[in-house]
Amino acid sequence: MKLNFFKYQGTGNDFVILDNRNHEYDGLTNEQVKFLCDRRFGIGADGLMLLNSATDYDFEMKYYNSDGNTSTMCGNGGRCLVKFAFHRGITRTIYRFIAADGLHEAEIDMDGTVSLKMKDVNNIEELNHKDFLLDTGSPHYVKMVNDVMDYDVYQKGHDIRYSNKFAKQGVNVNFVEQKNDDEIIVRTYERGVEDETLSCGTGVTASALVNFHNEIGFNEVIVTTKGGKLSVEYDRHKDGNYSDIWLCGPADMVFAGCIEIN
Ligand SMILES: N[C@@H](CCC[C@H](N)C(=O)O)C(=O)O
Repeated sequence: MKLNFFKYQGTGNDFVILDNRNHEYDGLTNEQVKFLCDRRFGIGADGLMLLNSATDYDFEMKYYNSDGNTSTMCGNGGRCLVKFAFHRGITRTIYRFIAADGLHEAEIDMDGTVSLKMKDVNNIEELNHKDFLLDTGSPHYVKMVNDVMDYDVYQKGHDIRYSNKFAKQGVNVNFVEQKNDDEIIVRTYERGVEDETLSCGTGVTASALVNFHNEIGFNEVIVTTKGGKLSVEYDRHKDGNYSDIWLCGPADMVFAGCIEIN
C-alpha cells in the first residue's frame, strides 16, 4: 500500500499524520504504525495521528504511540493536528474536535502559535510533597527535582513507569525543576515511546498545574522543554480543581512524502 504522509512537530515532539477523512487508512495495523514511527526503518516519530471526519465536530483525532498502540490524549499531537487541519483547508476561528478524552477547542494565533484547551482536572493525588499523580487526558506522574538537566530521566522514568503501581496501565513520568514562581523546566519519560521525548504536552500541562503560583484564580506558567518553550494558562479554584486550561506553543510541518508499506 502507498501512503501519503505528513510529518509535524510541536516543541520537538514529532508525529506522522495521515489524512483519513475518506477512510483510506482505516485498516492500518499496529505493526504498520510501529514501522512508520521507526526512526531507522520508517519515517520516524514519537507518535502517529489520523485526521478522521466526525459528525458535529471539525474532525476526530486518533492517536497512536510509536510502539504501535492506540493511546489517550496527546497535547502536542493535538496542537499539530489543528495546524494540519488548517493546512488541509479546514479553517476555523475556533476549532472543535473530539479526541480520546473528549471535546477540545483550539485556536491558531496570527504568529502560528496553536493554543489547545485541555480537559478540566479535578483530582491531583499528592503522594508526598514532591511527587504527584494526575490525569490531563493521559496519566502523569510529576516529580519535583533539582538540576533536572543533569537528571537520569531514562533510568528514573523507566523505574517509576515499570513499578508495581503502574506496570499494567503505564504512566508518563515528568521530572520538573522550578526556576521561578511562574517558570519551570520539564523533562518527560513517555509511556508508549518508552524513552524520553523532547517535549510532552499533557506532561507539561500536568507539571504546570502542580506548580501554581496563585492559589486561587488565573495562573500562567512558562515551561522550558528540551524542544522549546510552551505556556500553560489556567484557573485554579478554592476546592483545588482546575478549569480553562490552555496549552500554547508552536506546531509546524516538517516535511511530507509518500511511503510504501506492506
Ligand atoms: N506526547 C504526548 C503524550 C502522548 C501520549 C502518551 N505517550 C501516553 O501514552 O500517555 C503529549 O504531548 O501529550
